[in-house]
This record gives sequence, C-alpha cells and structure tokens, in this order.
Amino acid sequence: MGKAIAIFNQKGGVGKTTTNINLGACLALKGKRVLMLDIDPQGNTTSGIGVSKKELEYTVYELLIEDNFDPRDAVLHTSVENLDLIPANVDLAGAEIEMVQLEGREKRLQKAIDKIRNDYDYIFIDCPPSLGLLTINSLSAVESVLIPIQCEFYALEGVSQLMSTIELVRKNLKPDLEVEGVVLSMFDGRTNLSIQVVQEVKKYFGAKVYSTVIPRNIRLAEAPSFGMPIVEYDPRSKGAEAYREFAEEFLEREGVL
Ligand SMILES: Nc1ncnc2c1ncn2[C@@H]1O[C@H](COP(=O)(O)OP(=O)(O)OP(=O)(O)O)[C@@H](O)[C@H]1O
Repeated sequence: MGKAIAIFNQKGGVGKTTTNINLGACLALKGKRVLMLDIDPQGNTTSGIGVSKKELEYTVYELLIEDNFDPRDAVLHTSVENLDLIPANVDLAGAEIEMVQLEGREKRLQKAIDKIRNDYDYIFIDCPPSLGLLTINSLSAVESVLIPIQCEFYALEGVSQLMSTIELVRKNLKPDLEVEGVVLSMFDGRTNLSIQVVQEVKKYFGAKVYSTVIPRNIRLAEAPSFGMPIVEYDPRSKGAEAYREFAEEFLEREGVL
C-alpha cells in the first residue's frame, strides 16, 4: 500500500513545491510509482511540471467537494515515467470555504486518497503556506510530514507553530502522524548564516534532519518555468545532483534500499 506524505511548512517560499516536484521525479526515475497531489490554489506544482492550469477538466477541487468523485479521473500523467499529478488551480480557494459545511470536512482528502493508495508507492501532497482546512485535510490524510526549511535568517521562526499544528492534528484527527524528516533547502556554503542555520535546525530536530542539504542553485529556480523537474531540465546541475542524492537518502531511511 502506498505511503502518503505531506510536504508542509506554513512559511511561504521555503522549497515545498521544489521538493515535491524534484523528490517526486527522482523517486519516479528510480522506478517508484509516485503521485504528486497539488493542494495549493497557487497551483505551482501543476505549472512547474508543465501542466497548464487553465485547461484542467478536473482538479483536487472535485476530489474534495464531490462525494462520489473517482480520484483516478483527475490523475494526469507527466513527462516523467511513473510520475502522476492531481492538479490544482485557483478554484481550490473556493473549496476551503465550501468544505466548511460538508460532512467530515477534515477527512475529505483522506477518503479520496484511500481510493487510490494502492496505485502508488508514494503520494506527496504539496501543502499551501497556511494553516486552513486544506492543510488540515492534508495532515489528516498522510502517514508523515516532510518539512523543508530554508537556510535563511529566522529559519526556525514559525517552527514551533508548525509543531503545534502537527500536535493538534495528532490529538484530534490522526494520532500516529509522524515527522518523516526535515530537509534543508537553499543552502549557500559561502555564508556563515547557512552553516549556522544547519546547526540550529539539527539542534532542534536531531536525527530527523537529512544529511543531504539542497544548495541554492539557479537551475532549480529556472526549471519550473520550462515545466520540467531539474533532472530533466539540467541533469548535471548541482540541484539535480542534490535531489538525486536526497531521493537515495529518503529511500535508505524508508528501509527500501
Ligand atoms: N534550492 C533552490 N535554489 C534556488 N532557488 C530555489 C531553490 N528552491 C526553491 N527555489 C525557488 O524559490 C522559490 C520558492 O520555492 P518553492 O516554490 O519551492 O517554495 P514553497 O515553499 O513551495 O512556496 P509557497 O509557500 O509559496 O508554496 C521559487 O521561485 C523556487 O524556484
């Protein structure tokens, strides 16, 4: 049965979408069947993998709102073999409000995901940078949370809020929700700040921090505008190398390698 993982940090711009697309693509290239679920109304995972947000027949919106919707109808295949996507666009912003009145409003995503778990090895959910109902749905639908943290000043700001959100979900909705791991992104080895952030994050999260650190790499920032994961856009770049290494480490920890 597939494992569902939410890529979560309510802080914006820390590398959630970049990690979703590139970890997903690297795992898919290793033969894992991967589904990326875009639950962010900005739809950055969707456009970043080359899918136009304007021409979507179905999105995560239907999956959350329509009781008898078959999630497979919303699945799109990407240019990477084994890598599928359930897309999102701005319609999803409405779902957050509409869901308030629906039965089982915190568990709607889990219900939908359970219908397709067996089709995949991993299901990654790209959470929006907020703590609303979309995020709560994501956290109650998954086994674990992958937390990207940007190597910047105030990196740990918001982390205690993030951990209390996880705790709240554990208490009320999903007692066995785990922290899968913490991945440091946008590392710049030339600055003391980046090095300090790594130390601080390791002090806070201990062994949960992956030893692979994702460097700041311009090719990673360019790739989404070409609708490609880094391993296709520039396979020899530092960014591609880092995400390949991260995928290895991720699988090692899973005990799959
Ligand atoms: N390692 C990196 N090196 C250079 N640029 C990066 C790197 N990781 C992400 N970026 C760029 O930084 C910006 C924010 O990254 P990303 O969209 O992955 O963050 P996010 O946490 O998903 O944002 P949001 O909270 O808005 O959903 C994007 O423009 C992305 O291309």
